[in-house]
Amino acid sequence: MIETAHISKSFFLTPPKEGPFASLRSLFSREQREVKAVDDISFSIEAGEFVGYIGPNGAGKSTTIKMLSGILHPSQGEIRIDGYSPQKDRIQVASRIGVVFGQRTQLWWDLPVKDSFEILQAMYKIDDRAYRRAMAMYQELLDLHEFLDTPVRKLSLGQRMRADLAATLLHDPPVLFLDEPTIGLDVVAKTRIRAFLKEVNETQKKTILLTTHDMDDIEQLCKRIIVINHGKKMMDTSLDDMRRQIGLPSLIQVEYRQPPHLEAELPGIERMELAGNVLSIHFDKGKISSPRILAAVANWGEPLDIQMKEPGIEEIIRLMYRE
Ligand SMILES: Nc1ncnc2c1ncn2[C@@H]1O[C@H](COP(=O)(O)OP(=O)(O)OP(=O)(O)O)[C@@H](O)[C@H]1O
Repeated sequence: MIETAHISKSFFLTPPKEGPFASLRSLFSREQREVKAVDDISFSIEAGEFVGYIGPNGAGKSTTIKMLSGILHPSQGEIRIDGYSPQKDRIQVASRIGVVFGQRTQLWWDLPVKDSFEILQAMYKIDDRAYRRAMAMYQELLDLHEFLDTPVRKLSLGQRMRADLAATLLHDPPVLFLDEPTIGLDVVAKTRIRAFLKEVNETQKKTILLTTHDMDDIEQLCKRIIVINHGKKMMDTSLDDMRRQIGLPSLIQVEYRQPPHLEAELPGIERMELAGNVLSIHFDKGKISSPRILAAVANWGEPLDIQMKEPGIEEIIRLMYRE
């Protein structure tokens, strides 16, 4: 369904000059520095897969998605979506893909959400019956009725994301590219978006490539992950395999009223650190559950505050490559 063969993308930047007339001299400088945003990446994704595309900031995720969706041309390599090139067969690819950039909306800022949908209906030439069917389905799945008449600029971030997802699915594309669709959302809004994405992947068999910095998105949605770093593909594996390699490290931090009386360590806890009244417990979710730890925590003293922290993508990648 999605094929990339040795794709690369370089950007050429003019290094800033120093001294008098620096900006003017930069403007006329022939000196250029190459940034290899994507460096010889190949993968193939089957119809119906839900793949996480992860990596630290600046790894090349957005650049890949922009090439897959035809916004950027690869400097090298070939891309095929259902056999078509996003750069050469723009019309065929546009009908087969939906793209969401979490940081940006594709809707018209000052228009009510419904008007944006109608413009998209005309742009994608969606017939009335198919449009009504899609609207009925997404209104129910995403509760759009709450804000269909509201201008996009007045929506909350969670509402805007629901509207963007519906907009991108109106023409019923089999492939979705989602670049950070949960960024900036609160827990409730994230849960809702995840449930929706799971539903469209399972029931409508949409093929989804998702970039995210949120490990919970990955854990709850993606069976397969592709990890990139510095523009290169580092790993293409199942989530289970990644779990086997690095475990699922988590951290609980407890602030006690008095220094706690720690008893023998529980199996599954990797290490505990006590700094004043604050206890940090590093553990592997696959070996011990958080409720078991919380039960023990309450026996060791009087907790004032408990915080649970999941590792970020950066931490996961560091753990993957530790010696
Ligand atoms: N238009 C551009 N011009 C110059 N350099 C760019 C451009 N777009 C991206 N880059 C550079 O390419 C590299 C990859 O950027 P990209 O946005 O693809 O990373 P990312 O993995 O999506 O990062 P993030 O998680 O921060 O969104 C970075 O070094 C970035 O600065």
